[in-house]
Amino acid sequence: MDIVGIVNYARKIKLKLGRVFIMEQNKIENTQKSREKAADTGTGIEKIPASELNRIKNVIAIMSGKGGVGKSTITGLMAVSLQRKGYKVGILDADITGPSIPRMFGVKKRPENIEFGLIPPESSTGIRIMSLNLLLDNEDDPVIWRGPLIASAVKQFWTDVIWGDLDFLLIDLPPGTGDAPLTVMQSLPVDALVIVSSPQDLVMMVVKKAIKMSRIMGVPVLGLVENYSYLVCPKCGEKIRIFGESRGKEAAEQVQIPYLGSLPIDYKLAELCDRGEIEMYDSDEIKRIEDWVKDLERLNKK
Ligand SMILES: Nc1ncnc2c1ncn2[C@@H]1O[C@H](COP(=O)(O)OP(=O)(O)OP(=O)(O)O)[C@@H](O)[C@H]1O
Repeated sequence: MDIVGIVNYARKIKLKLGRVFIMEQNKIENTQKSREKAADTGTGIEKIPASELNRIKNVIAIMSGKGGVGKSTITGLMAVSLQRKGYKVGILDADITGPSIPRMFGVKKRPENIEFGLIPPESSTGIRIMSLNLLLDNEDDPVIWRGPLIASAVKQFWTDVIWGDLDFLLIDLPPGTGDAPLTVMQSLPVDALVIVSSPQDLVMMVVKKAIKMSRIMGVPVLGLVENYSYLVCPKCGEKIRIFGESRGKEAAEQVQIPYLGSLPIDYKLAELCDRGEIEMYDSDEIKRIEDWVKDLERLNKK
């Protein structure tokens, strides 16, 4: 072996030693965090530690009682807002059978498979995204899986994905209180839930179900967001309440959770989502989302 070979070999060993050391450190921290979380929740259910290569400060899951209320859009907007404020953000798309996050961000690249796990692709502004859709040959291939397989995919997105250092990992849950939300709340160290509803929902019943589930699982609720609250008439600026009067604030008060705010129906937002350009969305509404983010920041104690 010549000198270059020796130097390279030494470099490799050093790198490997450094990496092993960091991994060991993270493993201890992640296991500790999982145990503390189990103790905090009082459920005694120990959470699965993240991959040793990950340091994730806050895990926020976004939930809705009913499909189509805009939960994925709200997840996307929250990620955009946090990223704009300088945080490192990732989105775990746990909506296994109806994933829409990659399309909204225009991300098509497959995750890179390396020795230690999967590296998630990044959006144009650097949001790390992991979704089952990115692993399919065609984005319109259906995923026809039963509950246990879905639960196992969600867990692997936590254990086998190299998220690296993140301030916030946002988890887009499928609607309802089925297998995937249960797996996430039971197995992942979720710090808080955001519940999304819309005015036409049977708001109280649906919100109460989601809150009851979170209480049973010992996961705190950050607050309620109402989507599709109104439409601003482009001619006169009047707020038209297409789905009836907003009931989000009242519902949140009744179940004693914070009301984070409302979002209007905005065709520009829908267009950008369809084009994979949600990161270009900029309007008064995004400022309101920054206020919700302030609430999230209260959780960012580390
Ligand atoms: N405030 C809004 N203004 C305009 N369009 C919106 C708004 N919120 C969501 N949409 C659009 O409504 C559709 C459904 O939204 P989204 O996929 O976020 O719902 P979801 O609750 O996550 O659905 P699912 O139940 O399938 O998970 C999308 O096309 C999205 O672009």
